[in-house]
Amino acid sequence: MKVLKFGGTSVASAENIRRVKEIVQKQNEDVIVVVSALGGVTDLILQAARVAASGTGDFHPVLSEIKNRHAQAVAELFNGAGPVVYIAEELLDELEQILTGITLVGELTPKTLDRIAGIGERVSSHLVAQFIPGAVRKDSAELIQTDSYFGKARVDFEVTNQKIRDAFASFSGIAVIPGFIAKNVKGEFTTLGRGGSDYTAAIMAAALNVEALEIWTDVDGFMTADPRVISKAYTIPELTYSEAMELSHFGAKVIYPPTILPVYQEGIPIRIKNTFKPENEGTLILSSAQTPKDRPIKGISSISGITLLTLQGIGMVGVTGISMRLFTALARVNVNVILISQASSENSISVAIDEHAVEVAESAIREEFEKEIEMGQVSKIDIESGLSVVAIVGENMKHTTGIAGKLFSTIGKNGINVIAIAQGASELNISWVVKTSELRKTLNVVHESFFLSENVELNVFLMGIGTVGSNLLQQMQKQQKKLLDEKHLKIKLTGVANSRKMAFLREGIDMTTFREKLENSEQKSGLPGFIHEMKEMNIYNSVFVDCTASDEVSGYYKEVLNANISVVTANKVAASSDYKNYLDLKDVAKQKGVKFLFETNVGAGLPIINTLNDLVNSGDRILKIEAVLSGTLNFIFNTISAKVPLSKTILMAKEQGYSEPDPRVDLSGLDVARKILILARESGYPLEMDDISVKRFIPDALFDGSLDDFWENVKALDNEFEENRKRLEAENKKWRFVARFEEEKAQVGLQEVDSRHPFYDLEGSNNLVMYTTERYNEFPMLIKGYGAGASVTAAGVFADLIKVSNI
Ligand SMILES: NC(=O)c1ccc[n+]([C@@H]2O[C@H](COP(=O)([O-])OP(=O)(O)OC[C@H]3O[C@@H](n4cnc5c(N)ncnc54)[C@H](O)[C@@H]3O)[C@@H](O)[C@H]2O)c1
Ligand SMILES: N[C@@H](CCO)C(=O)O
Repeated sequence: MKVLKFGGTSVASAENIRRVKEIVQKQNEDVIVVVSALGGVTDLILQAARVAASGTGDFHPVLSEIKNRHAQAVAELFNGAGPVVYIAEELLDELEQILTGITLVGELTPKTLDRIAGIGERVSSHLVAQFIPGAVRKDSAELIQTDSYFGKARVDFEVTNQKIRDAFASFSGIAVIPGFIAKNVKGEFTTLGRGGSDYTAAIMAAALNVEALEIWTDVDGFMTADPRVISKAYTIPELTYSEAMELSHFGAKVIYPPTILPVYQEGIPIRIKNTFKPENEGTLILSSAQTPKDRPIKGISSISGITLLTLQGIGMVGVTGISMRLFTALARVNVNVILISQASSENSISVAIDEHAVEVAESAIREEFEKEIEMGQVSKIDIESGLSVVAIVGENMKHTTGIAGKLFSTIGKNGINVIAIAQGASELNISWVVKTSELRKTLNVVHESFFLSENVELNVFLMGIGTVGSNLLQQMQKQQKKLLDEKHLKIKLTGVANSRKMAFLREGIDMTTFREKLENSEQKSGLPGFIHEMKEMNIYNSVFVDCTASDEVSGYYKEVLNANISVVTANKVAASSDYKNYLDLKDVAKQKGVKFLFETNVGAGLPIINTLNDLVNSGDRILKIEAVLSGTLNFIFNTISAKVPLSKTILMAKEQGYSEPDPRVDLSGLDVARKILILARESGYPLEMDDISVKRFIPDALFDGSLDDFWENVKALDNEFEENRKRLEAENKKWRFVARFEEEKAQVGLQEVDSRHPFYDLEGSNNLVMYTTERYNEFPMLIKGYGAGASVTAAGVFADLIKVSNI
C-alpha cells in the first residue's frame, strides 16, 4: 500500500483533478489519496472569517468566490450534476452559516476557526473521490484524534493509529481522505497546523507502515538551489531525512519538516513528485541516501527578509546565563531564531530573525537587559536588516576537510562579505548571512563551485570594439563551443560598449549580433555608467576587458578590481603610469583575489611578459633587455622604399591595424618607451616614465597640433627620409627602433644596424626581445614574432581572459 498526497495546486482546477485521477489510476497497488483544499481556498476561508469577525465588513463577496471555484470544478468534472453537487452545497452552506454566526457575535475563536478552516479539504476530498471510479472517501477527521489545541492540534498517536488500522484492516482499492483536519476527543473539529495535509499523509503512512509516501506537488522535488535564481539548478535524486529537513528549513518549501517525523520514525521512504510532470523521477528521501563521494553538498537553501540582532558588551564575557536570558526573552514574545552566532570571546551574540519580528524582539531584549544596558555591561544592541541566510547542506560534509575553506574562499574572491556564520557540530549544514543584494551572486558562485564545477563561467564586460576588440569578439564566438565542450569553460559577453552605445545582458549577448544589440540599445555609452552597471549586475567571475587606448578608461581599473572584477587589458596606459599606481593595481588585485593581466601591452600576442615573470619568479635576474618593440616602426622601416615614402608607410601601418589609434604615439617613441618601462618594472625595477630616455627621429613640431595637421605635414619629411634610406641601402644597413634596459637605465631610439646585428633580419611588423639574464647569459633568450596586428593581439587578450578562469 502507498499513500499519495496531492497539494493545493495539484487539485486547484478540474484539469488538475483529471491529472490526479490519471496518476492514481496508474498505481499498481492499494492507495490512500490525501488531498488539500482546491488551491487558494483555505486562504479565502480564513479571509472571509476575518472579515466576518471584524463586525463591519461583508464576507459574502469572498464566500461567492469560494462557491464559484467549487461550482466551476463541479460543472467541469460532473457536468454540474450528481450527489457531489449537494454535498458541496451543503458544506458551503455550513460555512456560510458559521460565517454569519461569526459576524453576529463579532468574534472569531480558534475553535470556531478550526470548525471552518478544513471545509476546503472536506469538499475537495468528495470531489476527487467521486471523480475517480471505484474510489471511496474516508473521513480523516474521524480517524485522527488530537488534543484541543485549536489551530495546531497535537495528535494522540495511540488512539489515532488504532483507528486508522481498524479502518483500513481489510481495505483494498483507492481511498480518498481530506488532509489537515482532525477531531478532539469531544468530536470537535481541530486542524493540524502549517503543512497539515502532508502531516495527515505521514500519519496515515506511519500508522499503516506503508511501502512509501508520495508527496505530489508542483515542483520536481528538492532542487540544488532556488530555481527562480539559479536557472541551472537541478533536482536532487536522493536525500536523507536529515538533509531534507535541513533543506526545507529555509527556502525549499517542498515539505514542512515536522510533518515527516512519523514516516522518519518508521523509516518509510518519501518520494516528492511533480503532478504536472509525472514522468520525472523526483526526489527520494530515505534513511541513507546515495551520495557520490565527490558531491559532499546536496543542496543550497536560502531565506530572505532576515534581520541580524547583535547583543554586544564586554560585560557579557564569562557571565553565565546571558544566552539563556536572550533566548528566553525572544521565546516569550514568540520570536523564532533562525541562526545563532557567538564567538568564543563571548563579547557578542548575534541572532538572525524574521525582519517582521524586529520590533518585538528588540523591545523584549531591551527589557530583559535593562539593568545591564544601564550599567554599560551591554554596550549596544545592533540591528542590521536587508539580509539573507544561505546554507549548504549535505551529510557527506561530516569529516570531509576543505568544504568550509572552498566555500568561503569562493565567496570572498567574488567580493561577497560574510556577515555571520554558523555551523553545528553535526556538520550537516553550514549557514551564513549576506546582504540580500548579494544573494543572487552568492547562490551563483556557491552553486557553480559545488555543483557545476565541470563548467566554469566567465562573464566578459568589453570596452572598445575597434581593431583589437572586434577581432577578440570574433575569436571568442568561434571558440565558444569548443571551450565549453572540451574545457568546460563558458564564456559570456555580459556587457559591451563602443564610444556611442553600451548594452548588457546577464545571460550573455550573442557575439554574432552584438552590433545590432548595441545599435538598438537605449543606453548611451559613458564610462562611469558602464562601470556602475557592471558593478550593479554583480555577476560572479566577471572580467573587465579594456580594448581602448584611453587613459580615462584605465583610470577606473582600481575601482573595478576593488569590486572583485578582474581586469584584462591591451591598453598600456595603466601599467606604464606612475609606479605607485602600477603597484597599487597589482596589490588590489592580489588582495581581492582577482587578476590584473596585460600580456599584450608588450609584443601583442608574444609571451614576453609571462616569460619574464617565469624567469624572475624562478629566481633568475634580468641583466639586460634589448628589443625591437614597435610593430608599426618595424613595419615602416621594412616597407619604406624608393616607391613607398615614409608618409605612405605610416598610413599603411594604420590601415593594417598595427599602429595606435593615434600613430604619433608610435612615431614619437612613446609606445616603445611604455613597453620598455613595463618590462623593467616586471623585472623588478621601480622605474618611472621620466627615467626612460627617448630619442625621437621625427621633429617635435610634427607632434603639435591635430592629427589632420600631422597627416598633412608628415609628407614634408618624405624626401629627407628617402635620401637617408638610399645611403643606408648603399651601406647595407637597416633602421631599427631599439629599446634597451641595462643597469637600471632604459633608453629608446633609432639605430642603424648592419647585417651582423640580430635585429637586421627582423621582417614586417615583427618584434624581437633578447633577455640577458644570470641564467641566459652567454646566449640570451630570444622571443620573436608578430608584434602588432588585430588577430595576434586579440589572441593575446583572449589568452589572458582564459587565464582568469584558471581552467
Ligand atoms: N593594434 C595592435 O596591434 C595592438 C597591439 C597591442 C596592444 N594594442 C592596444 O589595444 C588597444 C586598442 O587598439 P586598437 O588597435 O584596437 O585601437 P582602435 O582605435 O581600433 O580601437 C579602440 C576602440 O576603443 C574605442 N573607445 C575609446 N574610448 C572609449 C570609451 N571610453 N568607451 C568605449 N569605447 C572607447 C574607440 O572608439 C575604438 O573603437 C590600444 O590600447 C592599443 O595600444 C593594440
Ligand atoms: N602600436 C603598437 C601595437 C602593439 O603594441 C605597435 O605598433 O607595436
